Amino acid sequence: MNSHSAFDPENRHSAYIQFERDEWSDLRDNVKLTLSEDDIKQLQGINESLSMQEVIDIYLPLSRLLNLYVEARQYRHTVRDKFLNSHNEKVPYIIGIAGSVAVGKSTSARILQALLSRWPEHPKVALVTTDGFLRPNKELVARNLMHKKGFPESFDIKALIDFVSAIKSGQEKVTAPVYSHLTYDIMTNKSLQVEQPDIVILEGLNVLQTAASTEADQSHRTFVSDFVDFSIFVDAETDLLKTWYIQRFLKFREGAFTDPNAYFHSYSKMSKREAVAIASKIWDEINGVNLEENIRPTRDRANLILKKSTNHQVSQVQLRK
Ligand SMILES: Nc1ncnc2c1ncn2[C@@H]1O[C@H](COP(=O)(O)OP(=O)(O)O)[C@@H](O)[C@H]1O
Ligand SMILES: CC(C)(COP(=O)(O)O)[C@@H](O)C(=O)NCCC(=O)O
Repeated sequence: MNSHSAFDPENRHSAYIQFERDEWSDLRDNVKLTLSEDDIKQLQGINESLSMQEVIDIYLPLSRLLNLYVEARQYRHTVRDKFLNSHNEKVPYIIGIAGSVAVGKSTSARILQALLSRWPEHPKVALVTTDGFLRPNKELVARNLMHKKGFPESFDIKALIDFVSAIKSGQEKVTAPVYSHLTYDIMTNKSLQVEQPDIVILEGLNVLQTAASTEADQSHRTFVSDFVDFSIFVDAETDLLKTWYIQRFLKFREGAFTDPNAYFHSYSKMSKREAVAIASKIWDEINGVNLEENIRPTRDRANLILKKSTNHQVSQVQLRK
């Protein structure tokens, strides 16, 4: 069996084992991992620009690793129950996905949801995004925080922690609010029910954050990540992130923003140049600042880091030792 170069003495001070893209993708050869026609159809439905080679090289090995972690946790619980001579209800395994706005958290989360559901041991995989715990616009306006959407103080972090702790205490049905990118606000007529799935993928900017978001929160010392079993940080160079943000904005401008109910409907009537200038300004003043101040500093708390390069291709994977 090959030992990985990351175990070389010169890498011993790093908290992570580092894999270049081809080293990581070689890991899928350890077990036969393939995609069926149906899988491919489902994955292409997630995102038309998603390359199947990317799924095969990066996300299939990752789903195998996660499957092993979930199995190990299930086994640990069996051991605990044997020791306590008790039987406890199953508790979902929580996978957290953090990273900048527009890095591809929600796309990665949906790919992993599709791939993990294929493993025979845990077919039910729920997906939750922490956007749902943003304070409604009315409240953000009252607190003068509309220009700080996505910053720690724009979230109702206590409600988010209550939500994840309810899942982890085995509660049968847990409800989360839902955010709409179309109305740019929390939906008043929709919520998400989580009913004891085997795995919950929790995706959001703030999954690994530990700072108290308001003064009132200073006293609580519980973090979302305390309830997360395995965390992933998706990273890329800032220039690329800005480009991906602008590209997504332009895609929205041609699609969702054309809906008269869209918060940014007026942007659909602007020239492409004007739209690029606005997206660039929103990035520079809000999302870029949030990345540097609040999101990237949480990267090194993750169990696994996916480093993306051009075209959303993962160039490097780091796995905590
Ligand atoms: N693996 C990928 N391949 C191609 N495009 C991607 C990939 N991941 C994300 N994207 C694109 O990048 C943009 C941001 O992705 P998204 O998942 O919405 O990010 P986030 O949830 O982090 O804000 C979207 O336009 C999406 O289509
Ligand atoms: C709602 C968000 C904070 C969530 O981020 P995402 O799910 O896109 O990663 C973000 O999309 C956002 O609206 N940021 C505020 C500035 C803006 O882009 O309009």
